[in-house]
Amino acid sequence: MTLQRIAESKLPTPFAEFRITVFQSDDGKEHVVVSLGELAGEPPLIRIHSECLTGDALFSLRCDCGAQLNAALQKIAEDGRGAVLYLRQEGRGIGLGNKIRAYALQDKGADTVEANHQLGFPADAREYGLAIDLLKELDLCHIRLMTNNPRKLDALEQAGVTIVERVPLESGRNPHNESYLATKAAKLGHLLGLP
Ligand SMILES: Nc1nc2c(ncn2[C@@H]2O[C@H](COP(=O)(O)OP(=O)(O)OP(=O)(O)O)[C@@H](O)[C@H]2O)c(=O)[nH]1
Ligand SMILES: [Zn+2]
Repeated sequence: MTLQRIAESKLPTPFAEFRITVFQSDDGKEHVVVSLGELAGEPPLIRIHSECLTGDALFSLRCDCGAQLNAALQKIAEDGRGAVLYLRQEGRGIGLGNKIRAYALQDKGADTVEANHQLGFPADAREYGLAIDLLKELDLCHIRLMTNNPRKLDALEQAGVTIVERVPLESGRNPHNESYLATKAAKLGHLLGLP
């Protein structure tokens, strides 16, 4: 996968004035890096976030994505430096339409993993090559990663990225996503301190 840096500007937000950089991958998808301060030097706070239109932009309570994105930007602003790598891997890689199909199956009783399987997809169709390539583009090999996902940690470590610290990102739990989060912990191995 080659990534081309295609555009960059300031991005003022309620948290801080970030920089936004757009990278285009071979398949034409436009991935985003929202960064603050100088990333070189001491390992910076990094969030590798998979697109979730419903959670990130439409306030959906079915997942915790929007709250995690908010918390990540907030933590970076507090730290004074860091970046969110926003990857266009909607629906754990199956796309928006298929994610909504999976939601419909969940409305009929399937859990998030079973719904993906019923549609003929793996539980998680993402691969981390893109994240690894983007980290390389940004010259980031020692990072403090905001995540609860052990597969993400393993994939990056195996690719030679040193995670000097895992920063948990537990926010946005609500009655609508309780069983979704429980399934993530039980079947996908997410490190969540659930009650
Ligand atoms: N297929 C599918 N995708 C979902 C569902 N709910 C959320 N997503 C997608 O899941 C992705 C986020 O994955 P998560 O498992 O929440 O988080 P993660 O990136 O693996 O791990 P963290 O770093 O701990 O947040 C986004 O692309 C969402 O669109 C669902 O029920 N089905
Ligand atoms: Zn989501």
